[in-house]
Amino acid sequence: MSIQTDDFGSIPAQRVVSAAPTSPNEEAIERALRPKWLDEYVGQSKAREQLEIFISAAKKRSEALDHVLLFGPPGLGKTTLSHIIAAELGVNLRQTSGPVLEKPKDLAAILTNLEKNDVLFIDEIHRLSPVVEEILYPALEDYQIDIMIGEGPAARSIKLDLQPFTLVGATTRAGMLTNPLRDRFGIVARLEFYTPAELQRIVTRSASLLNAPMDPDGALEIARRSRGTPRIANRLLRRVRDYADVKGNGQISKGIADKALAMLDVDPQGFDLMDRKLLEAVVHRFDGGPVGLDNVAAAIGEERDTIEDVIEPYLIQQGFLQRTPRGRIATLAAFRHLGVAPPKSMGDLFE
Ligand SMILES: Nc1ncnc2c1ncn2[C@@H]1O[C@H](COP(=O)(O)OP(=O)(O)OP(=O)(O)O)[C@@H](O)[C@H]1O
Ligand SMILES: [Mg+2]
Repeated sequence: MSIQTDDFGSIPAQRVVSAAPTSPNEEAIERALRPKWLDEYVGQSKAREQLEIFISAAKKRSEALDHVLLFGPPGLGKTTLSHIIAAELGVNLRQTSGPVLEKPKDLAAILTNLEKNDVLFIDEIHRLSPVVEEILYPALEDYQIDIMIGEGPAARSIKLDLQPFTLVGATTRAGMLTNPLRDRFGIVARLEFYTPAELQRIVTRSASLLNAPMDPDGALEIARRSRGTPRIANRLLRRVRDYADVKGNGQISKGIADKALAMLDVDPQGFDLMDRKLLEAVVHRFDGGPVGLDNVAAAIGEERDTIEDVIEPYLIQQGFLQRTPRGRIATLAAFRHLGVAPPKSMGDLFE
């Protein structure tokens, strides 16, 4: 058989609309679909516009671009954008991540190897250890680091000059950054969920790179059900393509997309089993809330972090859930979506 099934076999165990890459195979495909230049990068017009101007200015003056902080939920294009920034600047990209940099010397080694105006990309920058963060401050401000030479009484600290460079930091949680670190970023871009029309463009581009014939309506159907997230859109595209190859003639039409997505348990709103499980828990077990995060986590058997970073942002953005100081509250839309009569008080409130 020549049909490409990716990680098709693991569907029941794995969240189809999980925003994180689900396998090394998927990461390779993602790299292939990743736009390389700013003008191929769909959506995020605010971030793109800012970067366009600041990148041209930096290039014109042959200076390093100001440090950039990218934040937003997983799969919206932070890593992609960091690669694009380096490509547009015409410099090297060095890539690492907060948890990988255990010791100050790990970061010092990377920093001292940077060439003029290079981009250093630190993913999950909110997970930098405090001692590592400490040596980053003077590096960001004055392109200098203090390192300790020798041990015991003979130990002394020396200053090393670095080449000017740009730090691009990415995080799903801007709120977890320390203030001194956040203050050192000159450019802060918040990535937003994509509209169906934007995702339709992304899926259409990906389909043509994958040589998968697709109708515009088929693309829109996949786009509408991708939780506003390009990574999910590209994944659903591959699954729908498999379905079209096996059950149809390969053409991705709206009808085929519909059927494939229903089979994958992605509902017309783009919610998957986890989303529905969360909404159902809040609605049925906690009468619509308010309910604390820990109780929700226990009820659906998910990590707090996953709920906060991955599941909730889209439900909140779509107006199905609210985060309040007293806890999570399901909105009228959530009750309607689940076909449950809202409590009377809520009806009064909303209608
Ligand atoms: N603006 C965009 N236009 C086209 N494709 C995009 C865009 N943003 C992201 N993608 C696609 O989505 C995939 C996931 O994006 P990326 O890996 O950059 O997300 P991320 O924000 O870094 O996620 P994480 O938080 O998990 O690290 C990319 O491989 C790329 O194909
Ligand atoms: Mg990333």
